[in-house]
Amino acid sequence: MTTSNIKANPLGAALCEKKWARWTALALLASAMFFAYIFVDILSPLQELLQEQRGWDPVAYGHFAGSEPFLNVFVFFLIFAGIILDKMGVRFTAVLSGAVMVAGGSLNYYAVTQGFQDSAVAVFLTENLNLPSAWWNVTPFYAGMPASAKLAAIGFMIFGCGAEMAGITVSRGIVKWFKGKEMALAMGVEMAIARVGVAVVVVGAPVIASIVPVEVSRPVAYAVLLLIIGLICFITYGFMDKKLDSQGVQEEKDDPFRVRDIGKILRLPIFWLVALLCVLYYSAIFPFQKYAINMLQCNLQFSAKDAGLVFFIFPLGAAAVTPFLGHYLDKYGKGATMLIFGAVLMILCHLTFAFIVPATQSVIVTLTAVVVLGISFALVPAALWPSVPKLIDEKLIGSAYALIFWIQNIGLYAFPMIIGSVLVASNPGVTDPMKYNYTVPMCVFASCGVAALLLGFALKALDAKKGYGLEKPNHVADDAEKELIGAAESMEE
Ligand SMILES: C[C@H](NC(=O)[C@@H](N)CCCCN)C(=O)O
Repeated sequence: MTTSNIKANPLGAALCEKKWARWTALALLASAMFFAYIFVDILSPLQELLQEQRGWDPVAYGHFAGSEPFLNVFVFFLIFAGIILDKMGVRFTAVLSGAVMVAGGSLNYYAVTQGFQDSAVAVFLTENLNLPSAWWNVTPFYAGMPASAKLAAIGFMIFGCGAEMAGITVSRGIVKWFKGKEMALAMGVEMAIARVGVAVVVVGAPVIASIVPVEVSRPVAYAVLLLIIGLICFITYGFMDKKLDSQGVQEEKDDPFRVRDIGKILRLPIFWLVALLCVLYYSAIFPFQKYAINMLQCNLQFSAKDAGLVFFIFPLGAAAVTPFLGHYLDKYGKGATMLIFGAVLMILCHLTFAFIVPATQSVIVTLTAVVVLGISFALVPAALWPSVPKLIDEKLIGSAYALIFWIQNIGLYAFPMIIGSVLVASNPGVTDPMKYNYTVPMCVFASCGVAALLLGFALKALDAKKGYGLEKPNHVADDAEKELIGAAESMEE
């Protein structure tokens, strides 16, 4: 994500001035992200089937689920992705990220097929990558991990590089086409479409897997197909982007990512408040998504299909509300308050899943908590991402986003594994995937919410002291910017 400006087109109305053209560009970019988010969670509703057909216990599943950010975090791929984006621009990076997602996704698919189970690669992986469960072993691999989970993790970490690269590229693409127009709305719509991807998965994956003969790899095959369509969307977008460049509307490339920028940003207390709030909040959302279906199955004794139907409302609710909250933030502000409110709602929901749902087994209570969690997941992202430019010097904003994403990825990496291990430790002797008690893992998620809430209060206090304008509407900044542009233009005249 950047705030790069667009140079004016001296040759008349550029493509981005035409509403249909910029919304078509958004549709192409958002479609590719939609397919990426589908792939991210394609195996989440199939935990039970993975255990039955491929022998993945919660620890294996947790290590697989946590592998996606591994290269981004430990090989600093996200930082490299930022540099590639800065140097090569949106068009190239979009196609590259699409291709990386297809490559990683295909490997992940092969790993969960029946064909892989009987292959020489499976024998090789069973004998290798058996790393001890020691503190220094930060990889997703451990002794006794099923070979299919090891290869799936390798594929998923390659996919993760493409997905995060696509994330920052799409944001920059939106800036390129929408700066000075409906940019906040466009970002809200893009995020909303991504959430619909998750909704499609939780309902669609169990249905596709359960077509006779029941097969866990089938939904993954469909998801890879969608990734290929996503790559085609990125390539098609490339033609529009090239046309825009040829009209003289080129991205003003950000200052490239510089190591000394890291020092400047890391010295800012406000950066740490935002980054830690982000990692804590998202660690209790994305990793939760990976366990939510199984948690609902265990608590309500539902099939994966029925649990998917209940959980479906979570991303769908978030999708419905996010653009409106983005618009609200633009118009009325209250960014810090929205973050606090979002954290409170998340704590309440996770505590409900921890204690009230298992005790009552009430579908109504569960549905209510799922809806409220969806509202929380609209409040925090809608307030968080547009607030960053208010806190960080504009010249450092690209680097700041890359660093926030990187810190966030540490949590997204660690939490699925932590939760998998906590689940096993709090359910000694349980091997039936329908019999897990999720109270302790849900309390872990709730405590992330409590920490995020405290950071939200600290952020609001620091904002009041230093006047970053977190509670102010975005259009105030836009108007000020317009005034500055107007003044600069009259000076030029
Ligand atoms: C915009 C934001 N996206 C992210 O935070 C990504 N870094 C995480 C994507 C997780 C799946 N790989 C969001 O979706 O709110």
